[in-house]
Amino acid sequence: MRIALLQITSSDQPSENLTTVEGMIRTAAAQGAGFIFTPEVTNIVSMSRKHQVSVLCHEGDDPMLARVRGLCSELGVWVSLGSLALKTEDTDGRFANRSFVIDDKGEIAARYDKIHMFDVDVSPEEIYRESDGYRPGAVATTVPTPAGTVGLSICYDLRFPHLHRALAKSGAQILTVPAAFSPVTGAAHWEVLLRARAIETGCFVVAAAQTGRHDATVGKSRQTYGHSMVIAPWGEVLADAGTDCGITYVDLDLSMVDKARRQVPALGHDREFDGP
Ligand SMILES: O=C(O)CNC(=O)[C@H](CS)NC(=O)CCC(=O)C(=O)O
Repeated sequence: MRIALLQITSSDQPSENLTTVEGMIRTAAAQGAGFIFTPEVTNIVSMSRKHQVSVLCHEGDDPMLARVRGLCSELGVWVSLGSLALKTEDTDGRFANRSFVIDDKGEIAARYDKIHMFDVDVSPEEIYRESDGYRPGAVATTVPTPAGTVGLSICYDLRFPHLHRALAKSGAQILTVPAAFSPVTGAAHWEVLLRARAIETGCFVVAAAQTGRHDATVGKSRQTYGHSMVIAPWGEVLADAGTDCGITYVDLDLSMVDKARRQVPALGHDREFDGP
């Protein structure tokens, strides 16, 4: 199955991002992609909670979700919407950072709320408190698709290997890691962590990323690392999108999953132990 990763620089205007993503999905489908992956917070990159409150929607009336569902059925493609920032019914007013897998009939095959929140001081000038704005999820999710069984994670989840191991043990053959990584941690950790998750689990890792400078109409602007990647189950980097916006295509051969796991069957070698 040919997959496509969309690398974009989402702005703080959801309608602009919808136009961009629709055009790229149409192009990817025309180029033969059967499964198209978008980054974390495809609908908005914004550091302003006030602005987010004014432009974001609930899942039931989000224009990007509705439009992408329509495109899936029109074009006969599957889409992993890496995530959308969405309003929830929570009384504390926090958003969900929610990933969707949409099938080729436009139905929602899976949804996943990011579990691990990026509450990190990357440097004194670069401080993130994701859990101030977003409510963490608590349910890991896999879903069968024509490309293979997909296990969902988002961005900072990448740093928690037990999540990906649990997804693989429940049948995942492809791990999705849509991201909006910081440039500093991206340069130091992104590729090695993606490759480690692939090697540990014998899964393909498909990581569509936000890239570049996200100029803000409200509040502070932000930069992301880019380098959307596809990693093979043996750990090779099959594609690295660099830092430009664009579409990256890879043909996935699912037999590589079985081959890697036969060569090193560590995924089946877990043992109970006491301590430390
Ligand atoms: O804030 C939003 O609107 C959406 N969420 C994100 O972009 C999140 C929290 S700031 N980014 C990450 O998790 C980056 C992780 C990372 O860079 C690392 O693990 O090093």
